[in-house]
Amino acid sequence: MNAPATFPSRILTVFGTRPEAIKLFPLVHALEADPRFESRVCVSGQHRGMLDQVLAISGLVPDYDLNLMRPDQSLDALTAALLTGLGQVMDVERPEWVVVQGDTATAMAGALAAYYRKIPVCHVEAGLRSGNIHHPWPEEINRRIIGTIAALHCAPTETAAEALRRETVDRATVHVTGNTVIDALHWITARIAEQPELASGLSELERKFGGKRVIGVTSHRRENFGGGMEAIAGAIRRLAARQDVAVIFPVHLNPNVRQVMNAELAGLDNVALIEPLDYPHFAHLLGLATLMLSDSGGVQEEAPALGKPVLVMRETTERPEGIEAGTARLVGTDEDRIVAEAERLLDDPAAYAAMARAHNPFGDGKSSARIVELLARG
Ligand SMILES: CC(=O)N[C@@H]1[C@@H](OP(=O)(O)OP(=O)(O)OC[C@H]2O[C@@H](n3ccc(=O)[nH]c3=O)[C@H](O)[C@@H]2O)O[C@H](CO)[C@@H](O)[C@@H]1O
Repeated sequence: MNAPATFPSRILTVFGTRPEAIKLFPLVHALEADPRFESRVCVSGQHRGMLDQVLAISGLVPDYDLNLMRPDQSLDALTAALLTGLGQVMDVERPEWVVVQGDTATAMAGALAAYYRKIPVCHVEAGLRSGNIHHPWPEEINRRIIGTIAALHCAPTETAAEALRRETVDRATVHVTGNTVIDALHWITARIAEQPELASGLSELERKFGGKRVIGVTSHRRENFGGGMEAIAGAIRRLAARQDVAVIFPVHLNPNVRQVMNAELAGLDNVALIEPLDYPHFAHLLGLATLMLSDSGGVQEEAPALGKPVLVMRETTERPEGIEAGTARLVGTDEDRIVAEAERLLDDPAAYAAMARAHNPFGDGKSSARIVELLARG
């Protein structure tokens, strides 16, 4: 590995979207609390509003905010702006490590800019692979690029670590740390217990839907734009025709999602199309829901930890652990299949019970502490 660390060691954590912020705030908290480190945070602002919600609730104040989100920005333009912007920050800060998470353009460009400066990269949530470079697009390639650059791979599970070893990544640099999303979920749950009003904004809907079983929905994957979104909307419409079901759907800001969902579902009695929830409210929704329908990566990790079945509306997943554990099921974006699988869970208590076992293949909530120790080793 690298030369032994001299302390304090400066760590630059780089992120730009809501999922990255959720999965990195516990690590930044741990770095800030540890005298061995000087923590610096740079946000790209790749997603603005939803990122800022997480910064606010977690109390993170970025040292740098590149504010790079532009309407209809191409991936080329975004990546070019990220590379130069993040590179400039690295030239000023000269960190000992750059930390990136997951598979966004921000994470990929952050890793590349660090590599150009010979700064070692720590990759959080390393080793996720769908095996298909077009699904998810462009994330599968982003994570593979980061995987070839990183000097420290923090794999959430043994499955992810094994994927890296198969790619001939130096075994000594691969560590199973668990997924920091579980740290985040524990943190937010404790905050809500102290301050219930942080998550009380759904109470009116809870009253309205009292006695019904709540299906929580999230959907935003690029591969589902178009026909996939229409099928998802059609399935929700059919499920919500049941009187014993209500749907709560925080709708992603992307117009490709909004237009379809508004056109298909607005005004239905049993469907609440609502604005994206902040993290405490989303954690509360996970608690309320009987089941989740989602194409989100994070939800596939969080729901099993809470014993909530997830029907994953995607063709492939890089998170097979929930599926292997039986708490998640890959249902694709065929309308009939989504309806059939959801109804099976609603109508067959044995099928529901088989999926609704709290199981946590993604970690024990101590992932950030493990990553901090790995960074301290240098
Ligand atoms: C291919 C793939 O799987 N890629 C993943 C995907 O991330 P994602 O699918 O996990 O993203 P979201 O669905 O936004 O959810 C993030 C979290 O936000 C919370 N949440 C949700 C709805 C809401 O109203 N309020 C909330 O607070 C909730 O806890 C959830 O876990 O894209 C990222 C960037 O490309 C990738 O880095 C990441 O690997």
